[in-house]
Amino acid sequence: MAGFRDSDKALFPIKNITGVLQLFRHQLENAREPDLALLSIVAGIIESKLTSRSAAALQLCEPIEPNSLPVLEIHDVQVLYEKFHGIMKSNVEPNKSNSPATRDLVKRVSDVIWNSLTRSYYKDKAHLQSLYSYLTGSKLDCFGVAFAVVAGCQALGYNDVHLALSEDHAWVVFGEHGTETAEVTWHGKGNEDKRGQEIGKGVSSRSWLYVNNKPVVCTRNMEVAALVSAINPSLNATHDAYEVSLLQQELLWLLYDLGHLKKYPMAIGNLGDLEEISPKEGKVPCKTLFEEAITSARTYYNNQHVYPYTYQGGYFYRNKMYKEAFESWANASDVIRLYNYSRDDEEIYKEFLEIANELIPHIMKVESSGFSASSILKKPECFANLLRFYDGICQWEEGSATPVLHIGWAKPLVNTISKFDSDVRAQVNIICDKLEEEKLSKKNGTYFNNNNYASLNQTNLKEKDLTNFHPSIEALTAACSEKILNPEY
Ligand SMILES: CC1(C)CN=C(N2CCN(c3ncnc4sc(CCF)cc34)CC2)S1
Repeated sequence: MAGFRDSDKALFPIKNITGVLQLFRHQLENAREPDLALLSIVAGIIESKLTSRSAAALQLCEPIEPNSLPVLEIHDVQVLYEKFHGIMKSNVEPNKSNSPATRDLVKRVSDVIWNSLTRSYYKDKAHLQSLYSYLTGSKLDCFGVAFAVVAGCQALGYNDVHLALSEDHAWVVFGEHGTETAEVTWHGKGNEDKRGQEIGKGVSSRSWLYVNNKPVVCTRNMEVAALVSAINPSLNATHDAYEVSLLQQELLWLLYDLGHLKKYPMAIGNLGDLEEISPKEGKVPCKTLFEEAITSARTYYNNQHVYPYTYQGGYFYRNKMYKEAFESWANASDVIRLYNYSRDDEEIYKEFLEIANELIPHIMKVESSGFSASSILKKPECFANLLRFYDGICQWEEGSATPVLHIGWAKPLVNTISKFDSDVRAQVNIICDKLEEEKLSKKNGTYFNNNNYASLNQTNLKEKDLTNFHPSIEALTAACSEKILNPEY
């Protein structure tokens, strides 16, 4: 059993980030599993004290002494900890026989959390992810509900219930072999929640939302990594509370050094983003972290996750490494092409839309102002990766009930492709080789033959001649060459 032990209590009062690190380290390194309720309450109190309106005002007029935190007294934590255990134990039978959880039990715990939430509130607000928010404000966001259910099950002695994470949703696994799944929270806006049901076997299982059934299935230590990743340092739309950001970075390094981020690509990516802003002495550089996140997704999740490539692409873009950014985004597109687009996939749709219609056009603008020989407009591999990027989005649309592309995509796309001269475009040759069935089979073993689209294998990208491409790309490249041949076109 986890629990608020005397050795934890001895660490209080906590006055600074080092004190918080000691509490987390103590919880993570001791034989028994870390107490999710305790750590979520502590992280939530600190985040609330340092990002509340009063803290914002204070920060702006007299920055608090660096590395200091408002003093965290044990009483503040204990009251909330007992309250959470009280809510759980007065509504649900604790696990006296140490048996695996049942679907009814998981649904029951989800109902206790669900029915105790404020009737209506703005669900996307910041700082609604922790048990502190739940216990003091009766508000939780979508992730927060799932986390609270897992923490509640731990408090009741059901140690088989664990958090399962996709790139935009959370649910739980449970049972003797940890193979049972259950929805415990809502997703998106205006969708009926599916709480209690097992995770999609139907069409939804081919949507990005469920990552082709390759979710991050957390251990207790990885659930701590999830709560640390969910720490939100934002003071307002433009500023972060420096101490909260530093605490999150230090906690992620603690988890990284203990090996608990190995199978958690998004947490490694979050650490990479923080490191890019303020690199920590003696640690691997953020560029390496983004590469490690990709390796983790390729190793443990059959390369079915998109975000590791968009973490890396975003880094290259911010650092004006545009050729590299195109390759990362093309790799992201190679992941999404295997999915069917469904209305639950808005978040990743917005991600690709921003890359295609904001980031790439910005790059083309800044690149076409200069005429240096090193310009990406002279590099065939850049053109090739852009085509691979667009082709992946086209293929994502294929076979999906919901369309992806619309006229808003076409103009930036044609503008981008036509920035490459024909002599550069001519150097990009793509042969449509036999599509490996297991890699590209999109639906129950059938796969599209060469007449529907070309799948580009990154390695042989350069020495192939251009044959048939996804019809819309082919039409667009033809339109571009038409445009270039007849300028008045
Ligand atoms: C490249 C990016 C746009 C930058 N930040 C990104 N994210 C920020 C952090 N995110 C996350 N970070 C750690 N764990 C999780 S679990 C989850 C699904 C809801 F439960 C999201 C998420 C989501 C993705 S993707």
